[in-house]
Amino acid sequence: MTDTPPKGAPIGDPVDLRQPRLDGPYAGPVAGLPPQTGLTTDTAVFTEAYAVIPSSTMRDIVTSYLPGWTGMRMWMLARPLTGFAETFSQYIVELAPDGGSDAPDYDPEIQHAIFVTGGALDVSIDGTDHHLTPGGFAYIPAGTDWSVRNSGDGNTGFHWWRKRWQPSPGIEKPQAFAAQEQDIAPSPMPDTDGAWATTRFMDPADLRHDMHITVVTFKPGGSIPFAETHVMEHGLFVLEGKAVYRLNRDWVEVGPGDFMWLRAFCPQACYAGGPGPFRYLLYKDVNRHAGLWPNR
Ligand SMILES: NC(=O)N[C@H](N)C(=O)O
Repeated sequence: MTDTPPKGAPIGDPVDLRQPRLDGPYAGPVAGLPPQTGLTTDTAVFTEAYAVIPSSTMRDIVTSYLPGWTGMRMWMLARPLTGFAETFSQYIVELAPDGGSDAPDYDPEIQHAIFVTGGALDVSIDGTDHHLTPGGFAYIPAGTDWSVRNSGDGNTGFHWWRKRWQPSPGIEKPQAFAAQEQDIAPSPMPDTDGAWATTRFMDPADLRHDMHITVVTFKPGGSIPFAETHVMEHGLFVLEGKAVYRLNRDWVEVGPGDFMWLRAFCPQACYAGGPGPFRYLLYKDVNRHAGLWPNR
């Protein structure tokens, strides 16, 4: 006779991660259900060129867990789908106090980046410890030993990007680093009078990097004034503020906690609505020849 758990008994990790949402500019879905403003989209969209996953749809029912982690749940927002065209994965991870992993991934060809949206996270990379708070960023090169642990009293939320690092002759692997967004001066876009600025975690002149993670900030009324169209993909997560975003042929209203996945060539533009700044995390693949998966 097999033992079946009694009805209603917890199965697996008994930690209840459902907590009230975080406040402040990094507030998002990670620590609970997002605010319902009624102003931004509450409809998920999936097309040949893009997907929109609104914060209102990131609920308990669509979470996953990963082997090798404790006190953890995650929303898998993006991952390579077709096996040759897409470059990256992006997850929102939520950790209970003391939750984390000593072996977050198993694939030595994958590089990683982390951005903390709430709580406190200790990241150890090849024996060097970094303490990250909201706005904290860490880059973890492929083939590195690393671990993460929630070092706060409440839940911690962070974004996790994974991408196969693409070697190139004469180019070494990038080195690990950690930074806080608040310590980096944003670079204004030329001719925008400061209405559009980018905070860069990677140095654009450093060709060891084949992916860039940035925080893009628009003042109210700021815009991307033409339909940018390029082969590079994007993962785009709204940290703060409201905007209408052009995705291929459509205009979509977006707000805090909403995620947009843009395939290669998806035309894109936006208008920031105010009253505060519109800010988003942006992933982009850069600096390499095109090639077939796994990025040869
Ligand atoms: N949607 C964006 O913010 N795109 C950027 N301007 C970029 O591709 O760099």
